[in-house]
Amino acid sequence: MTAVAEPVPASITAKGWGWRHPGRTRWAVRNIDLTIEPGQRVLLLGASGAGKSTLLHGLAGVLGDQDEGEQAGELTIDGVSPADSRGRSGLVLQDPDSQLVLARVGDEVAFGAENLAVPRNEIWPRVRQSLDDVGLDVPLNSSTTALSGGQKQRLALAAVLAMQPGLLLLDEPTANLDPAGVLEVRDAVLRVLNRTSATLVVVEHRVEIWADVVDRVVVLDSDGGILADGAPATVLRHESTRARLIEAGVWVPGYRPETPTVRTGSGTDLLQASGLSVARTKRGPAVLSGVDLTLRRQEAVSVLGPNGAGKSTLALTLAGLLRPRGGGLTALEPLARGAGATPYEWKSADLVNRIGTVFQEPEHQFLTNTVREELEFGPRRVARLTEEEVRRRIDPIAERLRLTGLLKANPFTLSGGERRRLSVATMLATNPDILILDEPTFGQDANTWAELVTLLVELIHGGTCVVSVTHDREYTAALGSRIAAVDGTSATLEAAA
Ligand SMILES: Nc1ncnc2c1ncn2[C@@H]1O[C@H](COP(=O)(O)OP(=O)(O)OP(=O)(O)O)[C@@H](O)[C@H]1O
Ligand SMILES: Nc1ncnc2c1ncn2[C@@H]1O[C@H](COP(=O)(O)OP(=O)(O)OP(=O)(O)O)[C@@H](O)[C@H]1O
Repeated sequence: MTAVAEPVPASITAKGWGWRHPGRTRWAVRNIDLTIEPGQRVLLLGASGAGKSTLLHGLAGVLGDQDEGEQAGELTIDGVSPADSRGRSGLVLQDPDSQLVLARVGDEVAFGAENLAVPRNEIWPRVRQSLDDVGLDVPLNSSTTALSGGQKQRLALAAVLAMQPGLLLLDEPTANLDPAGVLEVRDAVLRVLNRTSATLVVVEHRVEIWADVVDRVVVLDSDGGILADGAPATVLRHESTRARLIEAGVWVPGYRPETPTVRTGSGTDLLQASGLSVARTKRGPAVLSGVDLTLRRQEAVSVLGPNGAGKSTLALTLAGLLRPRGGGLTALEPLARGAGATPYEWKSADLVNRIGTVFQEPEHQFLTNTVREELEFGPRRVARLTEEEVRRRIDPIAERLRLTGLLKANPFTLSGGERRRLSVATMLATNPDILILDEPTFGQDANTWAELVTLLVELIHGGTCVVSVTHDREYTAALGSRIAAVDGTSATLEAAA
């Protein structure tokens, strides 16, 4: 069994380090020279696909052997290879779903500490403290699979905090959280760091969350090497570096990318919810009831609200994927087109070009082995297009969402941001009347964010109704969205953002 991990801060050294994933000609990250002192708090930035997660995985010692990829240079933690110092670091993955392994919340948090042979009488107090720190207030015997996305993110963090690692590695730990949750979780991390003095490397696109509480910002260059490195004020506010960071897509505080002005119309009604109640499971409780909402052509609706309030459940019901618990959900004629008035009863072939959905976890949706096939799947299904027509439809979408260089890649090997863009791109390629997106801007850098918003504005102008579950207020405003505010009992419509 591994020895108990003492909460002693770890140091990091990289010398000309790089990693190339199997099956890729391009290095995910390379030419990294970096020394991080024990106890330093570092914010790691860079464009989507620049190699941030790869570096974190390298530090956590989970990249695998040479046959699982190619390494250049050297990477060490306290002078030892990361694989030999695994108990020293704790990694919270970008996608919390892939991190959670046990059925019950309490066991999940205890698991890592148990593996590190923490004495039994210490484990449960640590479990409670960690859950308390991250603000996850559910019974210890709750089912891990019945948590909402944001709740899972808190749980994954609590499980790592309970291990009291000397090096805390966080990959976009607040990306699924509501605004209050973002600060709560950040402060939880800080409390733990203050207690343990652990070293921190955190990856996050939304710079302002961490800029004031880290000692140092390191920006990876997509072409290899480090674009900028220094104190936050120097790196983020200095004119010369600012311009380079903006060009690289970093969300520099105070800078917002430009997107076209949206003209939402008072378009034709497509789908009408009246007194709708929604539930996640057949027998479980209704999550929301009394929802009145009409979706129309040429407009955007954003579903906002705290974690666990029922946003995804409402979205999946509107999408025809969950059976309404009660009340009415009626597809009107311009949408139904002979398929009947009840989306839940439609065949998937009817759904595909009427209501397209992008799930919160895009990988649950991938069906094929390459990015190209994934993009071609919908258009081929909807209409009998020739090879040439399919290509003409998907090539510009791939180009604009920066997927062109990845057309041959396996969807499951993409970076978090790339995966999300692919799942949105597949729906854009099918061009449904209603497009339902769960957290579409999650994990995007400023350039890919702006490209995504621009594409959606064009779709709205073309008549599509875009419904988004989101915590991203700028996105909501950029699409001129009407707001459906969800609070755990019902949804209330507010005026456009
Ligand atoms: N398991 C893998 N196999 C093959 N290629 C991979 C794998 N994981 C990542 N890559 C590729 O390596 C590059 C860097 O990915 P990485 O996840 O490190 O980027 P990132 O900076 O964290 O991006 P994001 O901000 O989008 O999460 C990407 O082009 C990605 O497609
Ligand atoms: N598969 C499931 N089985 C049972 N209950 C679930 C399931 N998924 C979610 N729930 C519960 O349903 C409620 C609503 O969850 P939902 O995912 O709709 O919330 P949300 O507002 O989208 O949250 P988030 O912002 O965290 O993604 C939560 O209380 C959650 O615990």
